[in-house]
Amino acid sequence: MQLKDVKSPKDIKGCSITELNDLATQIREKIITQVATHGGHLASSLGVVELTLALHYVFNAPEDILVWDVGHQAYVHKLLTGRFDRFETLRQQGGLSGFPKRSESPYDAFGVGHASTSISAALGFAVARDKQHQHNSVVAVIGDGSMTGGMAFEALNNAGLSKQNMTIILNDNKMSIAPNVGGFPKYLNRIISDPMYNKVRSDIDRVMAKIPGIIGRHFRTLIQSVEKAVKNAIRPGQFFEDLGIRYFGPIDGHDLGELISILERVKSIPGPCLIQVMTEKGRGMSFAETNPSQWHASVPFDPKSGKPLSPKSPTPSLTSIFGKTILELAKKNEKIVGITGAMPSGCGLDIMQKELPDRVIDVGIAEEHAVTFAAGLACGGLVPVVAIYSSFLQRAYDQIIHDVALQNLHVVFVLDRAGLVGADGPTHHGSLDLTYLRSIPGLTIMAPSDENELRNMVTAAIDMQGPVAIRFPRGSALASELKAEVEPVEYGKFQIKQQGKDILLLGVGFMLHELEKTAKILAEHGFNPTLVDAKFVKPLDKEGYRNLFQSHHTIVTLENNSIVGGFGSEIAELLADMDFHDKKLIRFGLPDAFVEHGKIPDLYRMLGIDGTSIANKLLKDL
Ligand SMILES: Cc1ncc(C[n+]2csc(CCOP(=O)(O)OP(=O)(O)O)c2C)c(N)n1
Ligand SMILES: CC(=O)[C@@H](O)[C@H](O)COP(=O)(O)O
Ligand SMILES: [Mg+2]
Repeated sequence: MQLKDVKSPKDIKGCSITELNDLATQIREKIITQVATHGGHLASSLGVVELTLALHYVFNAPEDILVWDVGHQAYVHKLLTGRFDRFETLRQQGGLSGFPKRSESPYDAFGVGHASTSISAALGFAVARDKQHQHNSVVAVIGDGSMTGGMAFEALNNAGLSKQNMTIILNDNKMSIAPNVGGFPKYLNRIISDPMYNKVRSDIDRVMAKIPGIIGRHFRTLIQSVEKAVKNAIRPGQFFEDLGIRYFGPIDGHDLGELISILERVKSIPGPCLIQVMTEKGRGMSFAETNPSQWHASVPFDPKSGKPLSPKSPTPSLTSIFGKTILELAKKNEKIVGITGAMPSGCGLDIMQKELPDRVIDVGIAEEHAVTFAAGLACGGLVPVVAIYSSFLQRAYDQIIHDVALQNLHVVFVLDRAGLVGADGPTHHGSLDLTYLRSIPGLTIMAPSDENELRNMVTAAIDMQGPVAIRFPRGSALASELKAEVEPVEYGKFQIKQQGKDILLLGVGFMLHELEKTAKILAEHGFNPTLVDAKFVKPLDKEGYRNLFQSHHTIVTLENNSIVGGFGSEIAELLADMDFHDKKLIRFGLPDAFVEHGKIPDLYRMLGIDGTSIANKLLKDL
């Protein structure tokens, strides 16, 4: 069977194991070619090819519900559910999403992008099914990394008690993006590698085989119950069993025969069941098998050599500027501790981790815990620096408020990927952090407009008091070299970049550079704009802003954050509070809508927030 002829999962139902294995090869080739051409997540999908085939072979989606955790491993699922023809549009503007998405396909039962949600959502599906007397199956597929998230445990706790029929596939490849961390992954590993377990079980089988057939019925029943009790006592997955979830496994996740047979068996077992499926991240591509972390996601590459197709950016990433800065600071101040939620390289703390391994703590995919843990560290006298992507920090909102800000603890939050992130799309755009942080009393919020400011702000934040957040976008530095010296940051102060008198252009963070273009175009049309780098979103230098408002008739704000409740709103509040009712305020930012995936400059143009579009709008309006 040809992969291109698979229009729906029904088309694979009659396949033999040999044909399914042949499809597995075609799927791997298709995914590798796609990611080599356009970039995307790679190693996780390569690891679940057989598992996904087996799931679609045994279950009848979309009536049966498949819920993927994170969804970065769902490329195989997309290929088998009628999206082969559009697969080449993956992660490009207007094309398929890189994650399951309800609006994209009826086979995408639940939208994802963030980790550890699948068991909760699947349990919801199961309860809704039972309340409506339906009989479909519900399956959650969760990785070992995502199982380190608190929500997954909350859901297991609930599922074990509620006794709903559902299957949880624990896709265990011993990897998060980096190697998985913590006691629970160790426990899972013990299940599969404990020689004691395997030895005792085979010893029992050997002894049982030797018992002569002529012994009495009662004696045989007695021996059999002792055998059961002993086997149960050393049963793997006892943790799940104790919660009320039947455990099966470990299963070889690349053996289609074994996978299909266990799924068929478990499908008819009542109550919640969990199958631990062992897979290899990156399976079928040698580079990815050897280095699954590096190939978790990839830029376009040459499939033969594994080398990136386009040259590396000539300037360092902002992430690495943060990473190097915090390493230098940590060397001088032994109280500094870095905290990451399973993303040491994504957030730049890997740089510090290499030199000061004891000073960086990877807590797993556990952003809520990361923040409260940092609060504890701060109470204990350390200076925690919590580096988390803007969109992942959303789930730790109450922890920031209740555990950190309310107690005025000195925790430094470093929010990478603030603003639009590009191909990952709406689940990952950091479009709300100014909105959700700005209302928290006592929190300082800074946004650097270049890499030097980023270094200055991280340095200054260590010596500030109370909670501090620094947000910056996904991207590279403007220049290849940093300035020689770190410069002080004047607390709460903006910086005038260009003094004018009619139009006041207020830019937050790297968006300042779009306003630079706007200022140039406006000047060409006879205006005399003032350009300001806001630097601080909280607190604001109110008197400084009053002076600026007084000398300009039009005020323009630009931010890489939702227009709702962000910096522009803050300026509107200030104008109202100061009774500047005669000023024209025009706010630019992300719309009050979820922005789809695409290249960042294209998205800016589409949203009218690039420098030229802003200038054109202003020229029309003024
Ligand atoms: C809340 C949240 N934090 C962090 C991430 C970033 N992230 C995406 S995939 C991943 C690793 C997931 O590991 P696992 O579930 O084992 O899947 P695998 O990649 O091994 O297939 C991480 C940390 C995320 N998507 N959501
Ligand atoms: C699936 C996921 O959440 C991560 O892999 C994320 O896509 C990483 O994004 P960056 O490429 O911006 O690090
Ligand atoms: Mg994993």
